[in-house]
Amino acid sequence: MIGILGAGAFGTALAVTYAKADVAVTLWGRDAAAIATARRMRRSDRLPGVPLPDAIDLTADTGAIAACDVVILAIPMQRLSTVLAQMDVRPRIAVAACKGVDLETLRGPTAIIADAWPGTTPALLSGPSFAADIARGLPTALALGCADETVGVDLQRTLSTPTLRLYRTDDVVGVELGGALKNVIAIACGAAIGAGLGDSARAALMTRGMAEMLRLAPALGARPQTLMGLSGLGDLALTSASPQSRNFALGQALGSGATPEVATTEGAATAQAALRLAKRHGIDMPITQAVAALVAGDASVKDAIQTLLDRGLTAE
Ligand SMILES: NC(=O)C1=CN([C@@H]2O[C@H](COP(=O)(O)OP(=O)(O)OC[C@H]3O[C@@H](n4cnc5c(N)ncnc54)[C@H](O)[C@@H]3O)[C@@H](O)[C@H]2O)C=CC1
Ligand SMILES: O=C(CO)COP(=O)(O)O
Repeated sequence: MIGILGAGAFGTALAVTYAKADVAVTLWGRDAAAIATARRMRRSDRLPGVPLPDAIDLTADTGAIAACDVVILAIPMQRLSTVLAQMDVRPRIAVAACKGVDLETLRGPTAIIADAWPGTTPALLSGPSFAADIARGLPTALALGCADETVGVDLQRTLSTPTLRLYRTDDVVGVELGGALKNVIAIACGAAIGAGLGDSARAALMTRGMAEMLRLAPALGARPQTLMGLSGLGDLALTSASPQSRNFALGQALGSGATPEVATTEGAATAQAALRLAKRHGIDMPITQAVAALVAGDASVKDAIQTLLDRGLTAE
């Protein structure tokens, strides 16, 4: 049985896809009242317009999750360590679906899982996939990172469905950083579009942003080709060009001077975390630096763009 911790947009979407594929799934949310309503109405306000199949066991009881062999963690990255510390469950396998770098420890989700739940095998799911697309049964492909090959092969089979196709890799750090860093670049791309700088500027930010990802991630142990896969380039292509992305939408609001909506925007904290990692490793990440300053309110989009354009000319 698959357990999903976190009944937000992504956790709910995954629960829908597994239920439709006849896989037994338990979806846990911390808000007991919201879960009771969702159970009764077979609807979730986190995923409007998507009926919740009866086969999803909706619960606010952690005991139901304790019975699950595989638990997917679909909660915001900056909450992960707290949630793991609070949860009295120790599944055999925990699969993080969160995209980001923990601001306090500068570590990714699998290291946080390994620390909090030492007997559990950590894995990671990441790639281009809007929750709404997965829930509607549209075709999606994701990277599954797992350092243990035997567990990885088994998980790939368990977590793939007829519409959700998983590609396996043991490069966990690469999958983590691809998913985390693309959100930072998506904010930059959104800001460029919001400020009316045009699609050419956006394409330049995407490409030079990818160059930053390819400098930092290998310094932290990732394989460059992983960054060119679903969790890096694939997800960057999706989120840096779609207002459906909350990170892109945050950038767009900042760029146009609008008030950003309150939403899970992982790239904001990850920009700060990535910048600290870049400094530690002596790596130049000017776009990440601009995004960190922008979200912290330390620079306007105009200043950020000017700083990027004023840099000395360099080789590609
Ligand atoms: N929405 C999407 O299309 C996708 C999201 N993701 C990733 O999945 C993760 C979760 O995102 P969403 O589900 O979209 O966000 P969301 O904002 O829709 O839901 C987050 C959920 O986490 C729960 N949560 C927050 N703090 C908690 C705590 N301390 N204890 C227990 N539960 C807590 C909230 O109650 C909420 O149900 C993020 O890292 C995101 O990057 C990955 C792929 C696609
Ligand atoms: O990661 C995502 C799609 O792959 C979702 O993007 P946002 O978190 O920016 O909405």
